[in-house]
This record gives sequence, structure tokens and C-alpha cells, in this order.
Amino acid sequence: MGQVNWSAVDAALFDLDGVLTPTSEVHMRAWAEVFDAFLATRGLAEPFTDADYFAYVDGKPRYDAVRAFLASRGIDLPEGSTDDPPGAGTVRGLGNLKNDAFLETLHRDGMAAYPGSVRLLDWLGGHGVAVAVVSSSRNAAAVLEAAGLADRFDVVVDGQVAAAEDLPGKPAPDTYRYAARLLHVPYDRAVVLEDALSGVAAGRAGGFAAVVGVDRGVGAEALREAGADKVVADLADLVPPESAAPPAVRHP
Ligand SMILES: O=P(O)(O)OC[C@H]1O[C@@H](O)[C@H](O)[C@@H](O)[C@@H]1O
Repeated sequence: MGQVNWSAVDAALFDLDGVLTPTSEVHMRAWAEVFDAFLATRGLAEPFTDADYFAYVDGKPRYDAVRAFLASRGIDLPEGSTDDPPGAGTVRGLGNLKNDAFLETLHRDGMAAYPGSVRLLDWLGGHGVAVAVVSSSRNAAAVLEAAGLADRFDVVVDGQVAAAEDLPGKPAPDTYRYAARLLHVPYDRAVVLEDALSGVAAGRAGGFAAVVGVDRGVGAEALREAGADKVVADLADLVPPESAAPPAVRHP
């Protein structure tokens, strides 16, 4: 697949963290802080790595990510409950601790969208392609607000919607499919844009027109293996070339 054939597509379904905003890095650092401290309390010296993040955590709902990483190290913790305090020694307690770390950074440093992603959103808006955000995060609204993107999306299927609608998270395709249904667009007329292996797998499983992998560090080959039809480094690469330059100013 070369360029995305936007004339054959009615909707673009965007992952948020790592696709529209550089929040994937903020999540990754918060997870590393929390998991490293947890591993140290158990006398385990091998730290949480970027490779661990990409393989077990990236793109997944909060507690699914905790379970997947702990399982990779052969650690089994009780599930606990969602209001467990940080440090309760449960899956949910660890997830909550990480959420505190994430929100602290978000509120302290703010967040700006990737300029290339805004460029694609602008182009799609001018060409009648509907857009939605499909994020595993329960913090999607706060991130969209911080990045000044909130009013660009009428449809946001995030971790809170998934919980309310009882939808399984990525790598299951259900959240992407739900967003397409809310936009009244058939799956095969929608494109999925994703940076995480779990999210690419969700797009692949959903029967969408195409899955675009956005390489923010996981690697083009891994994205293709997970099911991406095309991989780009920046979403501006998906703006058709004829509109890459602003129209020439005509002088009479
Ligand atoms: O913000 P929440 O609800 O804890 O969700 C976290 C997850 O949100 C996803 O969007 C990110 O891709 C993950 O890497 C992250 O861990």
C-alpha cells in the first residue's frame, strides 16, 4: 500500500498516546518509575525496559498492562480493587500508583500535540473524512484538553467508555469497532492509526480498510509484523503530496 487512498475512506480512527500526542513517553517513564520501585522491593534487580513497555504495556488498558508485565516476570499479585491505595501490593494498587505519577507529569509539564498529526487532522477536516479518538487510557479527555485537541473530536472512545460499555480493550478490536459504529461508518471504510503493537493488532482484527503504524520507537518491522499495512514516522506523511505545499499566491 502506498499513500492511504482517502477517497475510499470515510473515517480515520486515531489512537491518542503516541499518535496525536507524545504522551506515550510520559506513560513509559511513569510505568518505569513504578515497576522499578516495585521490583526493588522484591530484591529483583533487572529493571523495566523500553522493550518491556513495547511488548507488554504499550496501548493496553491500565490494569491489563500491569498483569501482562508481571506475568512476563513470573510474578502473580492479587487483583485488588480499583480504589486500592498505591502500595497496596495489588495489581490495581500498582496501576493507581502509576496513574498518580502520570497525572503529576501531565499537570506539571502540559502537553503539545505532534505538529504533523495536527496537519493531517486539518487536511482530513477539509476533505470530509470523519475522525475519532480510540484510546485505552482513562485520561484521554485530560490529554486532549491539555493538547488543545478536545473540540476536534465528537467521538472519543477511551478507557472510561470501554468500561461503561463493557468493551474488551486492545488488542481486541471492539473499541475501534464501537467508534466506527458511532460515526455510522462501515469498518471497511475506516482507517486505524496506531503506534502500539497491541493497537495495530486491534486494527488488524477489526476488518478495517487499512491499519497505519506510526513508528515512535517500536520499529517499523514489528509494526508490520503486528499487522500494519503501512508504516510512517510522522502523520504529515499521510497528507497527499499535492496539498503538501500551500497554494501559490497569484499576483494579478
Ligand atoms: O491512562 P490510563 O488509563 O492508565 O491508560 C494507560 C495506557 O494508555 C494507553 O493509551 C497507552 O498507550 C498506554 O501505554 C498506557 O499505559
